[in-house]
Amino acid sequence: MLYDDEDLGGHEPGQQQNQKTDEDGGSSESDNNLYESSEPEREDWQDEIDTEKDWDMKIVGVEVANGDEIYYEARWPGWSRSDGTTNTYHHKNDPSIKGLTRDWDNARQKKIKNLIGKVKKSNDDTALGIEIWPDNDVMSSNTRYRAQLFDEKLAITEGRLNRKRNSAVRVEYDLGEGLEREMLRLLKKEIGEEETRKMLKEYNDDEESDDDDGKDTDNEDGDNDNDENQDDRSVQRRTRSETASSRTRSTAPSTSNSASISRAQSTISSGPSGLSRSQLKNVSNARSIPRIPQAQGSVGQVKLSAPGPSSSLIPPGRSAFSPAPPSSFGPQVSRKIPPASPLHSSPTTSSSTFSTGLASSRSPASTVHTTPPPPSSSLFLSSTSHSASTTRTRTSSISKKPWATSPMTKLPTKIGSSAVSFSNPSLPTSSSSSFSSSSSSKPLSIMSSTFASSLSSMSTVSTPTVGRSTSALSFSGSETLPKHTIPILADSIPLGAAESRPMKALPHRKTQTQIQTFNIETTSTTASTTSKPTLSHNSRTRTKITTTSAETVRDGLGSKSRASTDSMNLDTNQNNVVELGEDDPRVKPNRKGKTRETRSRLQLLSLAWTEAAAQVGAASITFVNEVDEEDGPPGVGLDTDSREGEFTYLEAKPKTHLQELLEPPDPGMFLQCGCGAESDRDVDMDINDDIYIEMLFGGTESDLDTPKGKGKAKETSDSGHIPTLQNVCDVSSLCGCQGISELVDKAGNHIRAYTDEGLFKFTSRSNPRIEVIECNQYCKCTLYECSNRVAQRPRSIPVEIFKTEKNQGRGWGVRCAEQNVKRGTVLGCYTGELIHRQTANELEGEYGTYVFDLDGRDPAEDDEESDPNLQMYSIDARKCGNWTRFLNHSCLPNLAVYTAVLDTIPEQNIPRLVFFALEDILKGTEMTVDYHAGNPLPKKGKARKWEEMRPQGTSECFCGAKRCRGWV
Ligand SMILES: C[S@@+](CC[C@H](N)C(=O)[O-])C[C@H]1O[C@@H](n2cnc3c(N)ncnc32)[C@H](O)[C@@H]1O
Repeated sequence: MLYDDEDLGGHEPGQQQNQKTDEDGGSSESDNNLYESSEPEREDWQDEIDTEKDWDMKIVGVEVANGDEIYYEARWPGWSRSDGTTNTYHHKNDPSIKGLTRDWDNARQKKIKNLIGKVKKSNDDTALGIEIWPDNDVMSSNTRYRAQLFDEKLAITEGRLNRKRNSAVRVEYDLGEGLEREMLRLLKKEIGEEETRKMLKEYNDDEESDDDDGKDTDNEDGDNDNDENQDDRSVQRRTRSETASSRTRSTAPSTSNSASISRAQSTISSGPSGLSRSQLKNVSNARSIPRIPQAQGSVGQVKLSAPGPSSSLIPPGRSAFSPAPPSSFGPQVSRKIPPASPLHSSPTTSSSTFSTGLASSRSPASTVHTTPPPPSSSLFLSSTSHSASTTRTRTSSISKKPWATSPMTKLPTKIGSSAVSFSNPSLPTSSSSSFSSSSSSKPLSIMSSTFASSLSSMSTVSTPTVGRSTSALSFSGSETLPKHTIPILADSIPLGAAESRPMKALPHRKTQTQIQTFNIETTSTTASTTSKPTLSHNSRTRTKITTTSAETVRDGLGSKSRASTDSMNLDTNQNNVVELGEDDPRVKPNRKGKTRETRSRLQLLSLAWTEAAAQVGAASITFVNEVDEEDGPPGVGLDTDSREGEFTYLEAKPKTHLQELLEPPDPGMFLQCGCGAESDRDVDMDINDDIYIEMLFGGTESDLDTPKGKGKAKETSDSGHIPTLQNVCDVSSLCGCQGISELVDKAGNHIRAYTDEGLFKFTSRSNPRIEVIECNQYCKCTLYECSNRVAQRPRSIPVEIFKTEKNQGRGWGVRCAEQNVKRGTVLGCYTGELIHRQTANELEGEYGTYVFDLDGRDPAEDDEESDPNLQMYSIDARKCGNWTRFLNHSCLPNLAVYTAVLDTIPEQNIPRLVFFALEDILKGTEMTVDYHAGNPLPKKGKARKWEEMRPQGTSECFCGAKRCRGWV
């Protein structure tokens, strides 16, 4: 790069340098070939260009690659690559540039001589940035070249910044100026205002003189291309500026930031040392270290590192900084074809420029795009943090707290009680979640193994007090739990889809986002007087877990959210065994005093099932035994899915033995209503096309009151709604799905199965089993906006599975412990294994009580139109099922079932069995169903004694009904 006078005498500089190295250092040429250059990529675009056209071309620069390979850089005005670059690189022996380099070489030599003359006159070999480097220092020469290039470019960019030549440059540096301001602020803080002001002045003076030098040099050369070059620079800058801003948006470091930070760094380093930039260059050169000025003393703690030429981040031979346009004093020529074949992109190996004080960079723009400069650490961190926050919020909708990134950050805590926010980011997709708590007296952790791996950071603050301690903790992100937490629930029940999910795995175009927040309040009480963790036998922790579930379901055009909150108390002793508190109203004193295991299993079941329910957006499920020691229903495990024969929670995961039925029918076979669709009406409007279309395109209220066409319904009798694009499912005669429903009023008009509140309308005990055709995933309507989708929504009523009174012998039952249930409330679907009706019929006695027949359509009973080959099925909940399999029989039930076609086609005859409230049910009342509802007792006239009427073999069921038919 830098040569004395003799070096310029007609030799190629690169060759000369090598010769000198050989002589001085005694090393052979091959020894110096430290870099093996790879073959540059060849550009293949000649087919796309006009080979007949005269293309302007001029040599604008030269580079040395591999120490001795000379490449000329040519510019082709009027031609550019798709990335905006216009320059090509040609080996000096490339015939396509033969004869074109002479003028450029002459001009370059003249310029260099001028500069050297200046240096000699000023007797300061650093005045123009020209430094004589030892030739035999092969290893660090690249570092120096890059450092020099960096300084040269820095000077140019600083000059531009000061001159504010055009708005594009301003845009590019806006962010940099912000950083610069910040740097100044820090400087003032570190060294005081006065010192900072002095430093700035010195720096600006220095810079001005550099600028002036640059101008002089241009003028000396009489380079009348200067203005044109400046324009080109602006264009190029603007391009890069755009690139930079897009990177900023995507949180990648931007080129412009780096440039500005560099400048600020220079400012810092020159000030305290009292040296000018030129002097600093000397100092750093003398140390043979990269010449990026190093911040010193206390100022160094500012930690905004200059991007500098880092060999690990900048590819050999290229600066990470944007290439300044070439200094143009080369000849302008015309050539027939732009870069003649073979064309090379820029050399990829180490290179240097024959530049002087007014440096030119030869890196094509593509280099800039692919090699962003190293960012300022602070800027990068903040970008990353922002990105993480965005991601976390998006995936889990858990607001990111600033402290969540640091496991050591302390949280505010109150003595006596502490609020703990527990976010579970894995809920939407993972199979389980966890609860964890830690206090000064004893750590507690209940978690599932799958979630443990996704817990990110945990902040724990303990405030030890005598006899009472509080703890606060928070989770977010995705790291592992700290060692001191002890998992006591290794696995949880596997879960997946929604509570009322289809029995068949059908393709969904719905997307569901579930958000769940656990608020845990932990109060620790210990008899110990030390605040350290203790093994005190009297210590107890009570944790109140409030589970808030929220679900957003997007389906077609809309989305709907619902939320539910449940809470439970969880007590643990010092061994982390979960216990119900003695004062828990749900626990009655145990006669034998052995309560620990009983209670802990019940609690674990509660946690696991509630967690499972929450996963699908359903309300809590609690297991309670207030009557004896049984630790929960038999066969109910925590990881029941993996243990054959054990009871599996199926609200989320329907099982079937009939694998072939899992094949989903073709989507085209589904009824699909277009209700709510604003466009894209490619759906089958079925019998209501004419009315529907009229509605969509200018229909009026009176059109509805006096319906035309085949719908024939006066729908106001059904809902009173004026259909809109959003709620048109309210009008069953207009909804393509309900058009085939058998639900009609006395006048024969189609009517909806549900009220606007989502209550099932047909609650008369004398009603036969009703089939409802709900809208499905192929409809345009959405889950929560559609009034014809109720059974497919997650359960909103919390349920309690409790041990019934011993003398009644009904085992475990279900009650609504937390709230009253309104008549018509839809509670959930019966789940289990799908079996053929024939198989079900073979089950005898008690086994049969766990099997519900899917009485969608019975070919034996149906009219001539029904398919005689129609299969009949039943749901067997002996081995698996959901909470509904605990529903006991009563001859006077408060629940009943209807069938709903949700996710199958009616012809499959696999509807869902849906439980609803026949009457208002008071909180705490057991919910029951009539096992024989579909099979009324034969009427034998007026029996004198009910016992005579009851079918043989049936047992009295303690239902209290006068005419109890028994549960089996
Ligand atoms: C579907 S399960 C109900 C849940 C069952 N109680 C349990 O603990 O698993 C049906 C079984 O519950 C019992 N059961 C249901 N209703 C009953 C009633 N009214 N009287 C006595 N036992 C009943 C019978 O043992 C029957 O086989």
